[in-house]
Amino acid sequence: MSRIQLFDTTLRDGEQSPGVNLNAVEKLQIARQLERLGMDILEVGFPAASHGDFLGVQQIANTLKNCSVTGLARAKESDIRTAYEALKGGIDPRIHVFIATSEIHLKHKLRMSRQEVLEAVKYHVELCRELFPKVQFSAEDATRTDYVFLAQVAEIAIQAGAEVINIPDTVGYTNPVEYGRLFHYLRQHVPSFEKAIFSCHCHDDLGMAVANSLAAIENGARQVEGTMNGIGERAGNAALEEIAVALHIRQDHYGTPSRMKLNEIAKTSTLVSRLTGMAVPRNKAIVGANAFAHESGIHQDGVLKEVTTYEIISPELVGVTNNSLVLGKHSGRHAFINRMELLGYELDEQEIEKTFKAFKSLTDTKKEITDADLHALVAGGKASYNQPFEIEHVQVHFVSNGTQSATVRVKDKDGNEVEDAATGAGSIEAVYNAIQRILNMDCTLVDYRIQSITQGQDALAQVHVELQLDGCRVSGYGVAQDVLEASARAYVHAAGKLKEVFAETRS
Ligand SMILES: CC(=O)SCCNC(=O)CCNC(=O)[C@H](O)C(C)(C)COP(=O)(O)OP(=O)(O)OC[C@H]1O[C@@H](n2cnc3c(N)ncnc32)[C@H](O)[C@@H]1OP(=O)(O)O
Ligand SMILES: CC(C)C(=O)C(=O)O
Ligand SMILES: [Mg+2]
Repeated sequence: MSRIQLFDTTLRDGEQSPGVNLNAVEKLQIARQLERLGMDILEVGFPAASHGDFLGVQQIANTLKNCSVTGLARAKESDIRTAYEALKGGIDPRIHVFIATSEIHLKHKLRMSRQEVLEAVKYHVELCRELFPKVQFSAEDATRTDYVFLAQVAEIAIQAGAEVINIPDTVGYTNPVEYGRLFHYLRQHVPSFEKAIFSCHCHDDLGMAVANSLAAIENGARQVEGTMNGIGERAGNAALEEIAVALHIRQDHYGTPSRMKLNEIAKTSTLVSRLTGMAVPRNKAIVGANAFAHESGIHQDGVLKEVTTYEIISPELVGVTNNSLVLGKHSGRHAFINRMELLGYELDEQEIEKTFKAFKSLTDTKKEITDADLHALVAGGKASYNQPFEIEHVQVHFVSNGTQSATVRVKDKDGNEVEDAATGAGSIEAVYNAIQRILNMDCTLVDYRIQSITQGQDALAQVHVELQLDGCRVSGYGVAQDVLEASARAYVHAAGKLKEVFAETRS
């Protein structure tokens, strides 16, 4: 049986999650890891959406060498030409062009007749084919589309040169039996079905995205689309790591392997969660903190006697290591580098130095450093490389039921330090007011999220903020053992990005 193609849209549909806003450096960092994970195709943005998205897509397309990079475009000439400019430098450029096909979308959104949609599909897919060696066409809202019309659209798109036909469940409306039947129907009613790869793309509004995707695979889909950790518009997309592990564990049933390097999953999941600020629920399949934890006595007894009694997936399979070498205060560089290598990181000298320093300072206050802490240090460290500003010092004076005050010292890239103090209704507000005074920026805090990385009193805190200034919205990320310090780091990270955006606009 042929291998299923993995189409990852973490950096396009995933980035459409409310509150997620990645800059070009973060997108490239995630894209590189997704490539390492073994994705076949990465959809990394919508080049016509903004200049920033265009540059992000272009940079990734020009950098990655082991997977195909694609970008989304409407059935609109200018979107397609813009996507071409962004993607043309890639090793295997492809375009993903779409138009809605359901009556609801035709009548209320596009205000087009079926005939007009058919003509638009033919015209735009042919245009795409002139520019790109590979064309993917999507019939948006396919699962609420009349089957006969959908088959007609798919046939026209294939005749016009599309190699991949995607049948998205855009609003997460379908169920496994129905979605499976839809693929079965298309197989019988699209004359050129075998000439194309049919793809599934599911959303999780009714909690069935992964089940629906697997049903499509059982009924002829040869490409599956989704995101890491299932992030995405509204309730999210199908979680690709869940699908890949299901295909592996239940090979007996599906018989369709994927190229995903399963032992890279934990690291990828952590990176995506840290940089997007989308926390992974503890009970989430495969990548949740509790996915391999056994709490009850009967289960623990069973696992101690024979692990397969209650464990169908071994943690090692998905890159959750179970190391006997404990890292702590007395560990040296060798043990640290060894663990980093075991976790699959390829860090350069500068990264090792910086992460090792952060690790050592963490050991002053935290007894045992877990793999989750190390993932966070690397993600946090990478977020801070080449950052225009860094927090040097934070001091807070707390008064119960009173005004709080904070003194903060910030260092810029050239080593210049500036210190200032401010007050606020709460400690974090006081810290943020002090940073605003130092950077002379009057930005608005539009989102603040805090999460503990591991359990226990000495767990690392990770803070994710979003700042807005003159219509520009950016996110920032900070990790520290202390909540106030993590909050300050996240704020200067975001504020630094804003400074860069405005410096670029002025130049
Ligand atoms: C299911 C999905 O995930 S689809 C992808 C969703 N992602 C995004 O929308 C993120 C990027 N989007 C954007 O930045 C903006 O929406 C842009 C740049 C694409 C367009 O912005 P604007 O020109 O201001 O249009 P706006 O977003 O308000 O409306 C969309 C327009 O595109 C039309 N449209 C929507 N889908 C398509 C399509 N596939 N093909 C052709 N036209 C389309 C709509 O009918 C509407 O047209 P109208 O202005 O004639 O009424
Ligand atoms: C653009 C398409 C493929 C999409 O994301 C959807 O329909 O959900
Ligand atoms: Mg989608």
